[in-house]
Amino acid sequence: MGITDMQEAFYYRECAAAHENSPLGLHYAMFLPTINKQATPEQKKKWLPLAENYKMIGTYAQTELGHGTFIRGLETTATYDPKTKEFILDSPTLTSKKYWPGCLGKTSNHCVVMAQLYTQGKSHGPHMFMVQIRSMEDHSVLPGIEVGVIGNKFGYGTNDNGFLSFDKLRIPRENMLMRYSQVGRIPRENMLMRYSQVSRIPRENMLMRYSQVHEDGTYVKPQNAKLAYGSMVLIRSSIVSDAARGLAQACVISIRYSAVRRQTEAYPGGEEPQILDYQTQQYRLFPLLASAYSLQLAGKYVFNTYLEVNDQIEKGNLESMPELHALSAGLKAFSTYEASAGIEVCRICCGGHGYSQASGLPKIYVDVVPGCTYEGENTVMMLQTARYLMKCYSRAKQGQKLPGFVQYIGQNLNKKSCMSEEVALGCLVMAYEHRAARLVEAAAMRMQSLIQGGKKQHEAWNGSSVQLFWAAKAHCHLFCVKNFVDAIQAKSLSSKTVTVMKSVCQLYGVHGILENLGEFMQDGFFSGEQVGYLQRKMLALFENIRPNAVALVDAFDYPDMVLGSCLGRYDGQVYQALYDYAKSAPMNQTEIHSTYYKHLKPLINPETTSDAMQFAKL
Ligand SMILES: CCCCCCCCCC/C=C\CCCCCC(=O)SCCNC(=O)CCNC(=O)[C@H](O)C(C)(C)COP(=O)(O)OP(=O)(O)OC[C@H]1O[C@@H](n2cnc3c(N)ncnc32)[C@H](O)[C@@H]1OP(=O)(O)O
Ligand SMILES: Cc1cc2nc3c(=O)[nH]c(=O)nc-3n(C[C@H](O)[C@H](O)[C@H](O)COP(=O)(O)OP(=O)(O)OC[C@H]3O[C@@H](n4cnc5c(N)ncnc54)[C@H](O)[C@@H]3O)c2cc1C
Repeated sequence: MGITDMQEAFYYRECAAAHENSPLGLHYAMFLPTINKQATPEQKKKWLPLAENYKMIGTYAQTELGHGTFIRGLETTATYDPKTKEFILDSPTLTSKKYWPGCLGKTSNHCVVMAQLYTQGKSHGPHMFMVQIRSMEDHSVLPGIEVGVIGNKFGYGTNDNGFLSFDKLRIPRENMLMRYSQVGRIPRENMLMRYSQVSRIPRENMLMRYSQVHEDGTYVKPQNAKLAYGSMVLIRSSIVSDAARGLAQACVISIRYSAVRRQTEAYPGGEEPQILDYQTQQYRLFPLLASAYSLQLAGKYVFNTYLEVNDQIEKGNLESMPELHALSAGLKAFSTYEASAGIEVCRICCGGHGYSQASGLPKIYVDVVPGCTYEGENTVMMLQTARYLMKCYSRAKQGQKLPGFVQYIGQNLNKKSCMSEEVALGCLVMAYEHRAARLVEAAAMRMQSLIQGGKKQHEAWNGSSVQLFWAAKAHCHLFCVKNFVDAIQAKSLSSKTVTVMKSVCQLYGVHGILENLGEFMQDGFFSGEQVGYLQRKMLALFENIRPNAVALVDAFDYPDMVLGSCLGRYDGQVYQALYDYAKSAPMNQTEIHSTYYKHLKPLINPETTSDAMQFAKL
């Protein structure tokens, strides 16, 4: 295709086969990026041409039967043998078998494997290794390897998610993925000096950047062990836009359909209105439309932040790693929760036809919803963000200045909302900042009181984790609202566009408060009167958005081919499309289905069962 930007390439492929989940998905999404980000220049020179030309087809094999979340608990081992200068990969237990990696069962002939590194009798934690699992000549499985598919799943039918285990498989030392550090592009000899405190070994064997294993098995620890988690941060930063895309497409389908569908006479003898004119339909769909816009903006922000921080990491500056991890982990969880729930509401808003594959909605749902699990289970990711917020809170209490998006933490909470009938965007942001700051403080206070009451750190953490989850969720929600408001206020949009988009942004903020009212009212921040302003504003915004609703989904510009929906067609010819879809169903290619003779006929006409038996023998 010649497209170099990996997100663009992903969306180009998505246009060709929307939500089909390609059997090469992991090759593009994780195998290639892992080589690019975690391999040495020599390893890249050796592997990238093969991988980019589909000689090597790979996946990212980390999760095991017994562990997915707890990476440090993974059981696959990679033990260094200094005599042969090889790593011995082994799956010592049933639960150590790799399980779930996409494109693993039948497609890939290589994978990058996360395994516990052992050298000189010591464990050094999870590291990445390049492993060939099938012959590049005839695709046969190589000795010492067991690999296969894990069977049917909730969705992802076109992806051969698989299992994989090793029986003391030997791989060359050069197959441990470690990229040279590029601290300011120091000259090679200095680079060696920077890390090699034991002996100088030929650069091509030098395993640098994050860590290295010398020929004699000496291990040099990395600048930060979490650098090995880099590929996950990349995908988390990308999933936000992917979740936004799924929700936006579901909004296109359900709102276009709601403009075509007419149902129930509005008054005796009156005509049946478009269902989009029902306030309840607007109440369910318009906030999701607003959320789709908000998540698209958030996705752009977090991916650009990933690119910036990753550029710094490449230069050896790891300062912003914790903030990127907290942002990408939290937004990945927040966006996939919102999008999955929203796509399901869009489906339900389409009535019976929403339940048909012809609507395109089930396919979008089963493609987006696993995003709540893969690349870091959502609750675990929210708690990682909460961990960062707790650190920020204690820094704020020590009077330290906080970076970027967490400056609201530790603010004075003895204030009331400025909300008026107008519902200014600034008052909305202030409300979300207050809610998040209050929940962060409440979680910190809870932790503190448990520790003061004698609980150990990990007991206090677990005993506060619900409040920690609430705080992280409120932090992500604030991010999305403020990012949306900043975009509206910064954008040099035409006045008409600003007016329309301001209503969409206001609805996103107002609806979010009304759906989480307890968290906003618990400390009296809002008065009952102010809640009334918000409720009236929400209903007024529905009326305001209604005339532009179809234009707002058209603006996402998804072609019919990508939507794959009889309900969301640009031309609105829904019923003809549904009828044509039904007529084309395989079961309609014969008037009487073959199962009639074997199963129905003996019931309906038992006297002619012999005919059925004859047919059954066919
Ligand atoms: C083509 C690309 C673009 C196109 C768009 C693509 C869209 C996507 C479409 C779908 C694509 C692919 C299909 C699906 C692919 C799915 C693939 C997978 O699922 S791969 C497997 C994913 N697995 C996970 O994510 C595991 C989750 N678990 C973890 O990350 C870790 O176990 C943990 C973070 C939960 C805990 O790690 P641990 O080592 O135990 O750390 P501690 O808790 O002890 O300490 C935390 C400490 O470390 C810092 N930390 C943790 N992780 C990171 C990180 N990644 N980066 C930086 N820092 C990190 C954390 O901040 C803490 O720091 P402290 O200072 O100590 O607080
Ligand atoms: C469609 C799909 C594709 C995938 N593709 C890949 C792939 O290509 N490569 C790969 O390596 N993996 C892949 N995975 C696996 C995926 O990364 C894991 O399923 C995911 O990391 C979650 O781990 P787990 O399944 O062990 O769940 P668990 O960690 O067992 O989670 C189960 C429950 O326990 C809770 N829990 C776990 N730990 C904690 C904690 N510390 N605190 C609070 N609650 C906790 C979770 O919140 C969750 O509710 C894929 C999974 C799916 C569904």
